[in-house]
Amino acid sequence: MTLRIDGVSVALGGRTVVDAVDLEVADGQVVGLVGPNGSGKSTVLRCVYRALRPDSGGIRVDGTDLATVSVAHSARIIAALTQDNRSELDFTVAEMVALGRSPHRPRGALTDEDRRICREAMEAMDVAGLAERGVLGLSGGERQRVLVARALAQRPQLLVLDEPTNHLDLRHQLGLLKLLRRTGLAVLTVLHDLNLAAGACDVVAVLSGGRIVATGTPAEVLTPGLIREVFGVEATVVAHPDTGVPQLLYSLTP
Ligand SMILES: Nc1ncnc2c1ncn2[C@@H]1O[C@H](COP(=O)(O)OP(=O)(O)OP(=O)(O)O)[C@@H](O)[C@H]1O
Repeated sequence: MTLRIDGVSVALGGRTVVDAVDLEVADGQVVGLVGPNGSGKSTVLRCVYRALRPDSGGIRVDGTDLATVSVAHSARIIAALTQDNRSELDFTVAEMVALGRSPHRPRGALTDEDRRICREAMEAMDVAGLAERGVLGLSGGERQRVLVARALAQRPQLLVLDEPTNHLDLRHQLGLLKLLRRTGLAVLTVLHDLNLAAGACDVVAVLSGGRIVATGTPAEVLTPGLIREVFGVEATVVAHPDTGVPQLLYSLTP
């Protein structure tokens, strides 16, 4: 699936927080949205997973205006991991992941195929061993992995992820980002760690003050000048010795 965000603007609390954003995610592409706190990243994502309606501009999936697609259909094709994902209900992990199948089985019971898909998603996120645990008793990282498993169990065409590596230890951060590349899905993900973004994303888009200020490959975008201008931080950019991917070094010396 191809996602096109065309001139999307959003005002919240009387202020424009997303300003004429254009962004495209091609089929099989991982696109990282980065930028300082409050730059509008989550707001862009909320428009894509339809928690918010843009004030102007439009969003197209495979050329069709998302606003004209039924909510039931978009729930089948778009899976979202949001930042605001605390559950009040003590589902088991297996039940929580099975919720990912509900857009495909609105009333029916799970089929053997659904159970197989859920098991695969739990194994991919290393939570199969937690299947009978209640989600309220999980650690932050365990819960985050369960929620990614639920999104994978949805078998969407587009994955929209808001800081998916939040709370994850290093092994699980790297595992998740490698998995995203393997899914072959269109992926739009907010990431704060620019080094992870550089390694995991085909394209990085930088938001600053609600506007896209750079879009391109990690090597094109993640330059010392841009990091200084957007984040107010001095960074040295080196090429990873094995992959050539740009990696940022920071000095903590006062
Ligand atoms: N409901 C709201 N009412 C008023 N302002 C809002 C509302 N929701 C978000 N904002 C503001 O919109 C701006 C963009 O918020 P958003 O959550 O999209 O930023 P972000 O780039 O995802 O930030 P972070 O990196 O901190 O998660 C922020 O200044 C935020 O305070």
